[in-house]
Amino acid sequence: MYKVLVSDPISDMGLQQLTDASDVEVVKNTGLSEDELVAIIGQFDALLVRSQTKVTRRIMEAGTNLKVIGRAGVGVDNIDLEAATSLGIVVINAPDGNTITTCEHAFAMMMALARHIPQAYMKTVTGEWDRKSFVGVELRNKTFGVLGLGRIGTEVAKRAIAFGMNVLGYDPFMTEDRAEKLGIKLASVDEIVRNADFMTVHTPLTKETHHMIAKPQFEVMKKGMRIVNCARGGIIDELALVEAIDEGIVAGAAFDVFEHEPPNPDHPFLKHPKIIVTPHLGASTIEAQENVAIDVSEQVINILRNEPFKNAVNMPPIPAELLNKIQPYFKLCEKLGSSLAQMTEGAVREITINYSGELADLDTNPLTRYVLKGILSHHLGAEQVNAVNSMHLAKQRDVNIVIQKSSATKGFTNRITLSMKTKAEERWVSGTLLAGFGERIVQIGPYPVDVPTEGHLLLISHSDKPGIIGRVGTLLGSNDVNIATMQVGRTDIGGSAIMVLTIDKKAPKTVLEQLSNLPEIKRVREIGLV
Ligand SMILES: NC(=O)C1=CN([C@@H]2O[C@H](COP(=O)(O)OP(=O)(O)OC[C@H]3O[C@@H](n4cnc5c(N)ncnc54)[C@H](O)[C@@H]3O)[C@@H](O)[C@H]2O)C=CC1
Ligand SMILES: O=C(O)C(=O)COP(=O)(O)O
Repeated sequence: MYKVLVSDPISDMGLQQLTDASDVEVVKNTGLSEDELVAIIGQFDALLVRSQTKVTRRIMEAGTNLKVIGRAGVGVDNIDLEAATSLGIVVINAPDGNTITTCEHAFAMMMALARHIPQAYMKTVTGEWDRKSFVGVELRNKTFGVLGLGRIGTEVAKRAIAFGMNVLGYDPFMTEDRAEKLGIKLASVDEIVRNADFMTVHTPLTKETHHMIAKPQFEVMKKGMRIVNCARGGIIDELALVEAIDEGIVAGAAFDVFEHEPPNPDHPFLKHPKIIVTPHLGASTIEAQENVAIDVSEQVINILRNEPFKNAVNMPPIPAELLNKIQPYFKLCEKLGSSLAQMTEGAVREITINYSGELADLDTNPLTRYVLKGILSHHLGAEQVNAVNSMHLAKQRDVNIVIQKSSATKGFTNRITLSMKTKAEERWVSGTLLAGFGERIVQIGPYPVDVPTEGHLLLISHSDKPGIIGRVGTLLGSNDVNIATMQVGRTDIGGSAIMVLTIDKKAPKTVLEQLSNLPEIKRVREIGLV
C-alpha cells in the first residue's frame, strides 16, 4: 500500500484517482511546520503540495520512503530541487492546468488597477459616495509590456490584444515568427520599461529574473506606468517599487505574490493606496484546482506503480514516441550496468556506453541514466540510486561518461556495450534485447556468451586446461549449489578462458573461496541480477 501525504489544500475532486485507488492511502494533513513534517514524512511514499509547504532538504532526508513530490501547480520554487535530485526523489508539477485561471487573474488585476476597483469598493461600503478620487484610465491603445511569454504570458498578451492594446513582449525563447503570429512585437526589457503604460511579469523566479525590475529599470521607466505581478514575489524589487510609486514614476501596482508569503503585517504594500494586493490567488479557481490535482494525481500513481510519467521537473522529459521505443531497454541497461559493476574492481573513473543498431539514432540519454543506476547501485546501495539521481551522482563523483553510437551490431538489431575503467582495471560487457527472448548478455570481455540478465551468475576466469570444468562442477555439487546452465569461452586453445554458470541460489562465500583456490582458476566473481 502506497501512502500519500497531502500537505496543502488540494481539490478533493481532483484527488479522486488517488483516493479511489485500492493500492493508495491518502492522508490529508495541511498547515504542518517543518518539524511536524520531518516527524511524519518517513511513513510516506509521496508528498503532494501547492505553494505553501516549503519542501526542504531536511524534510526530504527524513522522507526515507519518499519517491515523488507532486506540485499541484506550476512553480516549484518552494521545493529544494537540488536536494530532491540528489536524494533521487522525482519532482513533478502540473504546468498546464492553471494557465487560463492565472492569466484571467492577472488581467483582472490589471483592470482593477486601471479602474481603482478595490479602493473604490472599500470607500463605497463605508457609506461614502466618492466619484472624484477614482478616475481611471482605458486599456485601449495603451502599450502593454509582457515579460515572459510562456503559457500564461502569451494568454495575457492575447487578451490584451483583444482589448486594443499594443503588446511588447520579451522572452528569450520566443521566436520572431511566433510573436508575429500572436500579434506581439518583440522588444528588450529596456525598451519595454521605457515605453509601456502597463507591464506584467510571467517568468519563473530564477537567479536571472530576481529583481529584473529594480531601481535601474524604475529610473528609466515611462512615467505613469502601472505594474502587475501575478508570477512570483522577487521578480520586481518590492522596496524599489514603493519608492518609484512615491516618486511619481509608477502610477500603481497590482501584486498577487510577495517575496515572503504571507507578508508581514507591516509590509509597505499592505497600506499603500496605490498598490492593490491579493493573497496568491492566481491559480485559485475551481477549474484550475481540479485540473492540477487530476494531473498530479495521475502522475503520482504512475510513478508509484513504476509506470511512465510526464512533467518531471528534475528529469528531462521523454517524448511519448521516444519513450515507447526506449522503455523496453531500461531493464537491459540497468542489468548490464549492475553486472559490469559486480565484475569490475576498484573505484569507477570512466564509463563508456556504446549504443548501436536501432538505438544509434535515438536520444539515449534516458538509457544512460539506467546504466548509471545499475552501476552506482552496486557501489552506493540500491535504495540510494534511481534514474532521477544517477547522472547527478556520477557527476558528483567525477566519473567521466563517454557515449558512443555506431551502426555495427555484430548480427544483433540492437546492442549496448558498456566498458568501465577503474583505477585497477578496465572491463566490458555487451547486451541485447532479443524479440521474444528478452534481455541477454551477449559478450563478457572478449568472450561471446548468451546469458540471461536474471538470477545468480558465477563468472570464473581460468586457463584453458582439461579437467577444470569437472572440478568446478564437483565442488559446487558437493556444496549443494545447483548449476542451471553453463557456458565456456576461450580466446585460443590453452589460453585464457571463462566459465559462465547460472546457479539456482546465491553460492556461500566459503564455496567461492574454495573455487578461487582450485588450480588454474584465476578469478571468481558472483553476480547477482535479481
Ligand atoms: N500567482 C499564481 O498563483 C501563479 C503563478 N504562476 C507563476 O507564473 C509563472 C509563469 O508560469 P507559466 O507561464 O505557466 O510558465 P512558463 O514556463 O510557460 O513560462 C515562463 C516563461 O518565462 C520565460 N523566461 C524565463 N526567464 C526569463 C527572463 N529572464 N526574461 C523573460 N522571460 C523569461 C521562459 O522562457 C518561459 O517562456 C511561474 O513563475 C509560475 O510559478 C503560475 C501559476 C499560478
Ligand atoms: O502554480 C503556481 O505556480 C502557483 O503559484 C499557484 O500556487 P498555489 O497552488 O495556488 O499555491
